[in-house]
Amino acid sequence: MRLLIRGNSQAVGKYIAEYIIDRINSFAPTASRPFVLGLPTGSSPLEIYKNLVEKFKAGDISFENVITFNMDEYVALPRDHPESYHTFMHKHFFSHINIPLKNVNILDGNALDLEAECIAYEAKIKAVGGIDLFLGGIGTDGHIAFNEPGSSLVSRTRVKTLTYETVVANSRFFGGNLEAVPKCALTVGVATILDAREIVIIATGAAKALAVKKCIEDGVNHMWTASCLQNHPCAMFVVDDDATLEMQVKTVKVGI
Ligand SMILES: N[C@@H]1[C@@H](O)[C@H](O)[C@@H](COP(=O)(O)O)O[C@@H]1O
Repeated sequence: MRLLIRGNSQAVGKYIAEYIIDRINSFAPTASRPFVLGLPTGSSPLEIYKNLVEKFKAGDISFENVITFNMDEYVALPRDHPESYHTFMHKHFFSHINIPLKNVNILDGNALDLEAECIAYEAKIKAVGGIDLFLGGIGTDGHIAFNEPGSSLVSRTRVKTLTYETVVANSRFFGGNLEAVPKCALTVGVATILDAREIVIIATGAAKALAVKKCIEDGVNHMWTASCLQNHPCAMFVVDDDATLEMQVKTVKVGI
């Protein structure tokens, strides 16, 4: 697993956006051989989406032959709610680029049969040949997607109850009102993420420092689910200086 450290969140966003563009362009996707990209929501990827949109507008990248799968979605939040992940993705990314809507996949948290929805999502990922690059954020408790502490490391797409810590963290998007935050979500599993050919995780800010330390310096652990990346052949954390605050200086500092 690689660890890349940049000075601040803007530099992290720029680096990852350029990395994704490079990956897509060198893959040279076509309609019959699309590039499959896994995507997160949250505040961490905002800078990346901003950079990707700018690069699209500058003509540096096309998303015409890119298929996306989002990591997660709240259960029972109306699709057009301002805080649904459907709304987030269209507002910050999809409505500004040339991705065909048929290529966009986001779990339906209002499906009548949630379990069937999750099974179908896994099948759809498999049908397009798997995910080439899964981009993810990380929770303050080390969760990846909505794989909360204690999630099985072989988990697949499923319904997940959110922990109190996640509900509190996400209440900032709901006017600080804990009651308004959905308590359940649909999420890809840890194993779904590990199936991707490549994984890139963003972690910025001091609030993520403990999670970064636990997931990189400690062992693989179901209580810090992003630690699963240690078992992946092509995984990378891209973090800013603040996110390294809990790490061992003597191993983080690069030799002269
Ligand atoms: N399900 C999402 C995760 O995918 C995301 O990584 C995490 C961190 O979000 P942020 O980037 O806003 O800190 O929040 C939510 O729980």
